[in-house]
Amino acid sequence: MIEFRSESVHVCVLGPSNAATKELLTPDALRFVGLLCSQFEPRRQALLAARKTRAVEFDAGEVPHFIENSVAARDLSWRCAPVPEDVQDRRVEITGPVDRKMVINGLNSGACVYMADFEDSTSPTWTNVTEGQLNLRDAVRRTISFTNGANGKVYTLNDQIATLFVRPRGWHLDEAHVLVNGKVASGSIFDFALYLFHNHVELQKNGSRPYYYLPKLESHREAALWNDVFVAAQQYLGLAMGTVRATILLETITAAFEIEEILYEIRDHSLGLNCGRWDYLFSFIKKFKYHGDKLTPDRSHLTMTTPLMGAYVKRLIHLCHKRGTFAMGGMSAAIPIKNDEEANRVAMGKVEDDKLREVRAGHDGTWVAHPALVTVALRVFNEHMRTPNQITSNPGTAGSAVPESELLRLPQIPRGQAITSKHLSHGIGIVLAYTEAWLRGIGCIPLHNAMEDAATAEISRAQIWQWRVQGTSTQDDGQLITSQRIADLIGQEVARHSGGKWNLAGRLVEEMLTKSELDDFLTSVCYPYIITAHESNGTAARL
Ligand SMILES: CC(=O)SCCNC(=O)CCNC(=O)[C@H](O)C(C)(C)COP(=O)(O)OP(=O)(O)OC[C@H]1O[C@@H](n2cnc3c(N)ncnc32)[C@H](O)[C@@H]1OP(=O)(O)O
Ligand SMILES: O=CC(=O)O
Ligand SMILES: [Mg+2]
Repeated sequence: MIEFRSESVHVCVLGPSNAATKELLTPDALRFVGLLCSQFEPRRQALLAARKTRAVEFDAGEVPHFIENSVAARDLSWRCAPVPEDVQDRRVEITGPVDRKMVINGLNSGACVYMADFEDSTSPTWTNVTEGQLNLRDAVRRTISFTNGANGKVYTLNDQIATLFVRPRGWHLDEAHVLVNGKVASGSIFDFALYLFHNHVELQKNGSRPYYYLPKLESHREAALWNDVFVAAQQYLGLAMGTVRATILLETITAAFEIEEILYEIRDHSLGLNCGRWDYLFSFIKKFKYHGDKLTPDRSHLTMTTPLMGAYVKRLIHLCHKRGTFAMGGMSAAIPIKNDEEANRVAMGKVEDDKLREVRAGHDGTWVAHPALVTVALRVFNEHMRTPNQITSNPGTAGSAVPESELLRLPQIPRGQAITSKHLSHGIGIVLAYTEAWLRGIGCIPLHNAMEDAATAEISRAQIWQWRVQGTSTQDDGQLITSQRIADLIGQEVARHSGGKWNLAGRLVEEMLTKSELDDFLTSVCYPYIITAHESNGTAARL
């Protein structure tokens, strides 16, 4: 077992050792991770508890409100930190899990940025998170290579590559394979600190910086926590203040009511905000799960042209540009459809429409999930954004007066089409397939010609739960959505598969969809099943 002990901190690595842990979990690196974890753990826990308190208020019928008279909104003089030269132009960003081939393909994809993701698209097995860090270390040094054992194809980096951003796990996720002073470490700090520790010198030598994306924040206090982690980390490593930069994913409904306050807290390290549309929808359903007037139609109706999503986009663009920083667009979940040219043409056309809407609204760049979409998105942004970004050229005035009510307004769907038996079985199929893959260590899957990850699958999970608890019937056949009906559909789907983790996934999904409480996160429920421990004889075992 790897261990680091000093007077102030004791770090104990329970995860099995592998090539990555041997290289990266050095005493100095563990000391850094341990000090940050121990310093900020009480605040992390307090903020997670605050989420729960707030959830009780929402459960009782409350809705969020803009913060009255905050310094952040009152003071018109402040701006976010100036944009560094190497990230002035972020018009197309590709995202993906941290495995070796993906990292190389993402960096070579022709996009401006590759966001290496420890969150929505990674199942945080010990192997994934530690090898992911090794892959990033090698990518930063440009020594990364990969040979595909199946076909012998060799992967190396092109001369021209995307700028690397890293998305650590959200505040709610633990790293159970590491104990700091006897307590489980924060997954966020583990991912953030290891990447920073091993790469800040090399990144700066190459004219870049440690760039991050920060997921799933629910309030400006959570942004302040990240800011303070950055300050402490920079002080410890002797880095100038503001060396670390981060784009926050604005992907919870509560955060949308605190946009300026969030930017203000992190202004010296800010690289703007991104519309994390999928988690945003998940958060909307979760926070208002008991509100009768916010029963959500199937997720296929919750598009970017709905009132709530349009209002969110407009408000975000206006406030980011007002404060001199990026307003990034979001992910269209479509991926190329192989072997059906016509269907692929239609799907790519939808992606193009989505990107066109984004650039016209004033976004400074956008996300794609697959290398084949880079050229589609680039074409749209190149044609409609002739400057590196629109921060100063487009004030997004349409978003200056978005009322609270608009952020909460669901679309009106014609009776009979909002929630159908097809939607129900399709949604169950998504949650099951995603959970099954996640339990096998795969955090993002292609399904029905779209990518499904922890954010998209959560929309289905939360809304099926909501439909059941609010006593909804499917509108095509008038049948009530009951626990028994859900269990039957799960049973039928599981029976169609053998092997893998289908039985376990079936059990966990049934529990999640039929219990009285809505679990906060699918990934937290499933995490205990992917934890491995180091036995004294050196082999890995489930904890
Ligand atoms: C809501 C959110 O949080 S969005 C952000 C999180 N989600 C993501 O990042 C999604 C990332 N996308 C993916 O993981 C993948 O595209 C999937 C799982 C959806 C589909 O993957 P695959 O089935 O492997 O796609 P496909 O077979 O078409 O891939 C073709 C090639 O592109 C590569 N590729 C596919 N997606 C990516 C990506 N996002 N980044 C880098 N390379 C990629 C594949 O590795 C493959 O490479 P190869 O030809 O050298 O073998
Ligand atoms: O992380 C992105 C999202 O849409 O969720
Ligand atoms: Mg997300």
